[in-house]
Amino acid sequence: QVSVSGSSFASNKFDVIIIGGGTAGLVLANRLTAATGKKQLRVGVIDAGHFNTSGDPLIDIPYMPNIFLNDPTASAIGNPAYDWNFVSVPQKQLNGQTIAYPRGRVLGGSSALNFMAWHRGAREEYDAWGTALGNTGWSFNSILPYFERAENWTAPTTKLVPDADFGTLDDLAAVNGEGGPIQVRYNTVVFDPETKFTQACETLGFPLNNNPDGGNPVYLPEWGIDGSVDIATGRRSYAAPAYYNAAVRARRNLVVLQGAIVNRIVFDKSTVGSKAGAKASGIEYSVNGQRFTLPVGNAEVIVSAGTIKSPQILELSGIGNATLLKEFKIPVVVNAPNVGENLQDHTLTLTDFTTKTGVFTLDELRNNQTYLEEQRNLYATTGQGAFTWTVRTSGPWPLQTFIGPEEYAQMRAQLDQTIANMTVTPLQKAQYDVLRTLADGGKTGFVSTIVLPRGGAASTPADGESYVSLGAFHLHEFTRGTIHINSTDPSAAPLIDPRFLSIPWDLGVQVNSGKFLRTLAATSPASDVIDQPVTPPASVQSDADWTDFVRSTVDSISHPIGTVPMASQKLGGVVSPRLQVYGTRNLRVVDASVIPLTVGASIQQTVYAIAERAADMILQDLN
Ligand SMILES: Cc1cc2nc3c(=O)[nH]c(=O)nc-3n(C[C@H](O)[C@H](O)[C@H](O)COP(=O)(O)OP(=O)(O)OC[C@H]3O[C@@H](n4cnc5c(N)ncnc54)[C@H](O)[C@@H]3O)c2cc1C
Repeated sequence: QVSVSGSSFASNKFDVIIIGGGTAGLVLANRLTAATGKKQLRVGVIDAGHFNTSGDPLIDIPYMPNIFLNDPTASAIGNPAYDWNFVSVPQKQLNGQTIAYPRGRVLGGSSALNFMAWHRGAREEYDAWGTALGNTGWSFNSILPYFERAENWTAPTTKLVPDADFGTLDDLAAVNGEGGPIQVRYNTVVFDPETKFTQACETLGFPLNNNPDGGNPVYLPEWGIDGSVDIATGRRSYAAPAYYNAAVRARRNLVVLQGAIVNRIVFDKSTVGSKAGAKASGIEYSVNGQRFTLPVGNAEVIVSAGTIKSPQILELSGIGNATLLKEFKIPVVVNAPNVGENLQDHTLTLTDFTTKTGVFTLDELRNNQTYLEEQRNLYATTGQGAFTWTVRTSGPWPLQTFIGPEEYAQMRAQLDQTIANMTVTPLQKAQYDVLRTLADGGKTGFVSTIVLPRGGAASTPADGESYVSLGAFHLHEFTRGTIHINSTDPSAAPLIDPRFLSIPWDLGVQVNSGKFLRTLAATSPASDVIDQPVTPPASVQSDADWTDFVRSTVDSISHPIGTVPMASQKLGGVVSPRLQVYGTRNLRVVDASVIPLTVGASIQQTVYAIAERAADMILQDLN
């Protein structure tokens, strides 16, 4: 059932109520309504956004819909009809700049807005969730079947490196899935800089990785990374059309309410503090300013509103730090001090270089009308070509590959001292022990590089010029940020304070990785295509220059996680390994906010896998 009103939705009796029909929320909606257990579950989903079932060019066209549509303003990101448009509080350690946090406000959530990079972290990163953070049963091996369940993987048909051996695809194929809802493929267009930078990795003495999806993603992958794009249509593949397709929309046991904001979860007062846990008894939501309450009855409630909104909904409902809740006169249901704490992200430094004359890049779409028309026509008729491009040349590097032993030792000593002088929570302590061990081991990626065969990432591209933009994202920051309510008004954005680079180690990693981008660009054969650095200019050389540049330009790559951490209660976890909110009896959180310690990869694949696994757990528990 698709079209329901706020009042008719409130008259339903559900077995499961999902708050947020985003990336994770729609996976749950699909799997829970498909399953035939003892009884068929009735599921209700509430989302603030909408879904155009016949498609939407702003979401569907993978690369630069504005150029394709010849409309400079055509973008889902930054557009309030698609994007919550969150912004951080001013960051004093970053010269007062704010950080933009786009988040999908449509069915499919942020999977409708993201850059479609599709990859996984390292085995040891997922294993740490179980071994160090008290999440029994969570490991790379236990999540691997769920990575596979979410995807329908198409093997690469183009080589990034001309002498790549196609025989090695067997290993990669063995850990990728067939028949899942998300269509995943590799670009069919290859630009020269993508090949040259991949080869530069070999020149530096590091092997190309022929199976980054098997638990060891370090260095650049031979085939590049894949992207969540449907190879048959050339359209983005994301949670809404994939998990909420026509067949799912026709299910009578699934009701989705669109355009509704959940204000809070109401609890049965008599159950608060009880041994069995507090019982969610109602969901209060608004549609066009009109309030409704959906009685929960015996249903299970699942919050899937994402890293920014899930902690806000919990706090408004009385689950959070009791001191903060009392400040806002919110009755305390569960004192959970880590709600809204533990914010982690991947920080990003971007640089631009001009290319040598004759190097062919995506900038041709701006500079060459004939190429643009040809590609527009190709995409419109076949769903192929430059408008399907997604990031392909990307991979994580251990710190020791670009920080010398002496500097590394100094940075580590300073890090130990910083931590010794901080008040760290038990959760942080456990995380910091993991991160220091992984960093010192020298086998886990701590910085990912990305190669964009086009300009405009760090500066405004000049007409007629062609560029390569290189980015470095810091995968394992020690800094922890926060997201908390600043008002009891559910429509007010929470205060987002990522505190990027507050810990000197994080600044050091980001500075060194920026410098490493220059090294990569100067390494043969990448140096064959690169002309001059533009941003930062060649005059930026010293550590002090780089520090200034990094501080004034550092950004988020939009991978915030961790604000409702899954961890043991002893460590201060908010949800259990079965994703149940401690101290409650019928409430779970399933989305990126539960990831307790981030992984060294873009995170959508991990979010899909967590939700796939959560669906299995919920079915086991309810049947
Ligand atoms: C610009 C951008 C680029 C990214 N690029 C990549 C990439 O290339 N590769 C990658 O792996 N990851 C990428 N990511 C990250 C990835 O997309 C997200 O981590 C993931 O989609 C988060 O899923 P989620 O289920 O936690 O939240 P979301 O998908 O954001 O879902 C939350 C849902 O809850 C709804 N909601 C929230 N609050 C309420 C409320 N009060 N009432 C009703 N509904 C509510 C929202 O409307 C939304 O639909 C990117 C993200 C962004 C924003």
